[in-house]
Amino acid sequence: MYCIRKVTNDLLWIGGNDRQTPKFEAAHPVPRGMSYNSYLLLDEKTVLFDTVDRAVQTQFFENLEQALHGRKLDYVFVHHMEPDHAATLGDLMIRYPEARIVCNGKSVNMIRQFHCADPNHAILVNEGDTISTGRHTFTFANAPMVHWPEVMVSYDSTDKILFSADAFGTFGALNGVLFADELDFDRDWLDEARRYYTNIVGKYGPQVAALLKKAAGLDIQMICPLHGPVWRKDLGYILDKYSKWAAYEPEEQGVLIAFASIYGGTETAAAILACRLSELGIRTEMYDVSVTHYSYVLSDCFKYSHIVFASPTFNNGIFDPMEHLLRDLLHHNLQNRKVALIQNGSWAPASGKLMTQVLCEMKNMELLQEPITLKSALAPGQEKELEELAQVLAASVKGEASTPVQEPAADKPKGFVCKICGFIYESDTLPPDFVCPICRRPASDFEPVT
Ligand SMILES: Cc1cc2nc3c(=O)[nH]c(=O)nc-3n(C[C@H](O)[C@H](O)[C@H](O)COP(=O)(O)O)c2cc1C
Repeated sequence: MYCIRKVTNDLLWIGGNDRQTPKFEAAHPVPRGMSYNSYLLLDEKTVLFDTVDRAVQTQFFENLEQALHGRKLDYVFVHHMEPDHAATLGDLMIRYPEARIVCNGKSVNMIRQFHCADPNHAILVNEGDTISTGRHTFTFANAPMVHWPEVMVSYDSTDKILFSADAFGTFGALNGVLFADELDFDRDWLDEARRYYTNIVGKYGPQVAALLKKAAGLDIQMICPLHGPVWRKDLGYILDKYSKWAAYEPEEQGVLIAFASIYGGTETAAAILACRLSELGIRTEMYDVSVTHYSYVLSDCFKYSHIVFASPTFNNGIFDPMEHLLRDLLHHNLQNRKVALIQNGSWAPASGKLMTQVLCEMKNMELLQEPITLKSALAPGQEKELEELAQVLAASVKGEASTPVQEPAADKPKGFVCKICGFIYESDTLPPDFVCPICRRPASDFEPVT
């Protein structure tokens, strides 16, 4: 049986919700499920905006058939070839062979790779190209690395709708709700939207910023993402979140304590520090990184301005769950945070030095003081060190002067950023004949990284 919602008078949501698969892309737990959005426009021509994940294909094909109501499918706009949106494209091409796929050149290659098939009569579109479907006119813009290289978005200049691919998506199934204004997004959905953004797209802040710059030049009244609710009101709210996330700016002035502990010594120190911070009126969150999935901790590392990492030494290294978190933060480009460390070891504590080394590989991570060292457990009198650390953190959170003992961040990256797609060429000079490997724009479209 079909399950459809109306987006506008001639646009339908025909996607599906998966509430059974425990992990999105085999990595991220999705306890509230996942929506795979697909939209169908019933203009003079019919247009399908992306397909769906295999998990919801039965529902999707029933929806599509019902929504078309005997009409021919004219176009399929492929914004993103990742299989959570394009897994059913191969089946679609067999069921609706007359439909013309509209995509960019990179997507055609991926269609061949994923589906071992050449799309019949594909219409290749480039940046700024337009297609009219009758009442509606669509303009295409590339959004490379948001979060795959072939990603593009389309803008319906008639109804002022941005079809934004993965941008503005979120974890979580749509349980009857379609629009963000039908729910309390800030209270119930923001954390999952942040966890989706930071884990899936967080690495590509400059590319997201480039897309936001393009979007700023458009009159957008509605955003239709490929996951999560549609935005038709208060768009500034989600655009503001995105510009903060893309710039690696914290949303909350407060402290996140991420600790790992085998026997409890490090955990006790982390708990005492959290008490002192709370007494000083500092918003504090804490996670045991051995217990809480790293995707949640990573998300909160993007949220908070200050982070304390506390870990035992393990075989002369960092305890594995903490090492995994730190590497994950590095790979997701987390930057611009103020940090403190607690290390523990029963004979040769080394995790402090090793955690510092990982932080040194990240950009603009400011270590507020030398690591606190525990030898197995807090020694009598060491509560004082935690109290002092709480004061240093509190002063920094409140923006009071504090002198960093160390500046571990490497030099800021030198280079040139493509104004069109956000690609960064890391070098002191940019060759005059340089061409962007992502969007093929010339050197004149690059500007120095600031
Ligand atoms: C497998 C294993 C390897 C360890 N390796 C080291 C080490 O290389 N150096 C060290 O000083 N302590 C090492 N330790 C000891 C712990 O780091 C130490 O007991 C620490 O206090 C544990 O903190 P916790 O109470 O928060 O779990 C190791 C412990 C385990 C279980």
